[in-house]
Amino acid sequence: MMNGVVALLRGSRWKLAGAGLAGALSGLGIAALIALINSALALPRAEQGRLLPAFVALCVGVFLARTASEALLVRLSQHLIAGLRCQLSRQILASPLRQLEQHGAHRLLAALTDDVQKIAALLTRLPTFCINVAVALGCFAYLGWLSWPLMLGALACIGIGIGVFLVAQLRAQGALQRSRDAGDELYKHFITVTEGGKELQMHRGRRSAFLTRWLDGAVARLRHNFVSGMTIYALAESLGLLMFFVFIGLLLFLPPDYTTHNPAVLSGYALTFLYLITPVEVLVNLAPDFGQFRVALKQLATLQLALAPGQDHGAGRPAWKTLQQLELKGVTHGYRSEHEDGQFTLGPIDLSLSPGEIVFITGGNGSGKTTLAKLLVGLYAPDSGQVSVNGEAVVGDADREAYRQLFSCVFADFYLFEELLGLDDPERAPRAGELLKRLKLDHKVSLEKGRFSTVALSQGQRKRLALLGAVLEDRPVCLFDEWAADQDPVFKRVFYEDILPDLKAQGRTVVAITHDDAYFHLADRHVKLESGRIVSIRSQRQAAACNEEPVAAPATPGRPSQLQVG
Ligand SMILES: Nc1ncnc2c1ncn2[C@@H]1O[C@H](COP(=O)(O)OP(=O)(O)OP(=O)(O)O)[C@@H](O)[C@H]1O
Repeated sequence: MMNGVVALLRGSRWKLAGAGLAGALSGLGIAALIALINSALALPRAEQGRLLPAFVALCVGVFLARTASEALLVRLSQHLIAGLRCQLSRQILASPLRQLEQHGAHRLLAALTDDVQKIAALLTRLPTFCINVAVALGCFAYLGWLSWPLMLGALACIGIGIGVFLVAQLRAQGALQRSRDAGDELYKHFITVTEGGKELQMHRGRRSAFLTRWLDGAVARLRHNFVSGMTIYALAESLGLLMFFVFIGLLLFLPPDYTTHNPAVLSGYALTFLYLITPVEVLVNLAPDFGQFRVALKQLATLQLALAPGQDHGAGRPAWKTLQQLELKGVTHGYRSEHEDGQFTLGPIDLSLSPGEIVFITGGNGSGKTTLAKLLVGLYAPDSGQVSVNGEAVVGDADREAYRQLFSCVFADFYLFEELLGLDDPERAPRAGELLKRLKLDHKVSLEKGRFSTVALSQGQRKRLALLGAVLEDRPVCLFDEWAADQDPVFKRVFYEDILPDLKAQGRTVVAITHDDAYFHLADRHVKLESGRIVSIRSQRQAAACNEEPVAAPATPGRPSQLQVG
């Protein structure tokens, strides 16, 4: 992610250089103004007037440089924030699904909101940072010009302040990290509040236990660690600033032999140091923001997101235009877990699909149907074995991205878009209207410029809209995961006896995960899974020949079960 921030900064290097130059000019201008004021104070009243033109020129110069620098830097920082938000969303979508599932929605949400905000908070303060650094540098240049031995003393005092600050920062950083970890947990509970609302409202005891044990606990941990971190920062900031007054005190109260006999130098130092307190305070106040920025960057790095398209400099593989054959050979996929009962391995699976066939996948709960579906459509990468299309192996993420374009899917936990996103070419509109009629939704929903008039429908109706999108995609393979589970008996029949044969007649391959045994006879092949392995295959031809018994697959452990196109 740091690379992403650097790349975004690199893209705006001219704006950054311009803003930095303007900021430096304004800082130097302010230091020059202080020097001029100090010189004017040392002059007799009658002679002060000759410094007026320089004073006015410096005031105008500082005004112009400061405004230009602020304006450029605000533009730059907003550009960075927008870039970061877009880039992170793209990176999440480019990352393997399994990795995202492992992180969990709460961590991704925390990254997109909290972490981007923390990074943005520091970036938006870039203008303040640059201007105040320039002012401080300008002031130190003037102090060095007044007396360099005194400036070394000043730097020593400030160095002690910075040292104390850095030591304290290490402890503060640890507390901020713990607070951020509690933030992840809190987001998980927020998701429970929104998604488990019904269950929590229905049971007072559950709600109370959830609120007091889970939510309040995470909130308290976050608050406690954040307050600890910020208190350490506050202490360190105050100590750092104290060193300024220690130096002014030494300057004022040490005998002149140890400081200076020159009153102009003394007043110049006192004046500059008093002026310096504000920019230094501003810089020191940025430290907590910087601490949170580092924690946020670290947090984003732990997500190990893929590079967004365009960032990876790799040429994406073009999508396959047609499908002659799709083949899985000895493919496995395992879910690993620290707990024994969390382990599950699908496969090895051998399976080939041809155009224009209907394949049903059946099996008990947890037998691996959805896992097989995700492997088949390229959402999961195989741990071993090979997937190939038309004899060409699908290797690596770029291939898999092209491979996924072969499939239209409606998953059991589908997401319904309010718009036919990516399907908005005009020739699809009349077909979409016909499909709405066929899916018996035309009295409820209309389509205006590719947008559904409503998606506030029953679950079964929402699934029909998802099906409409999948059919319109016109891709070679359609995968439906328990699509008919929410449909009434009449529409179940429409789905199995009307829609699926229609897709087959168009030459599309249909893979349907189903428990509807009344319709099993409509499949060209019926694949049965048990504990992650294919235990039987039945093609229509074989079923007709044997009439009853399924054909047992050679599913001995360690040897893949075979499934040929029937
Ligand atoms: N996200 C996950 N993380 C870890 N393990 C998982 C995950 N999803 C599934 N599993 C494991 O994989 C096994 C198979 O799950 P899968 O969802 O493929 O089954 P299924 O046959 O589709 O079940 P159902 O009929 O209930 O939908 C489960 O028993 C579980 O142990």
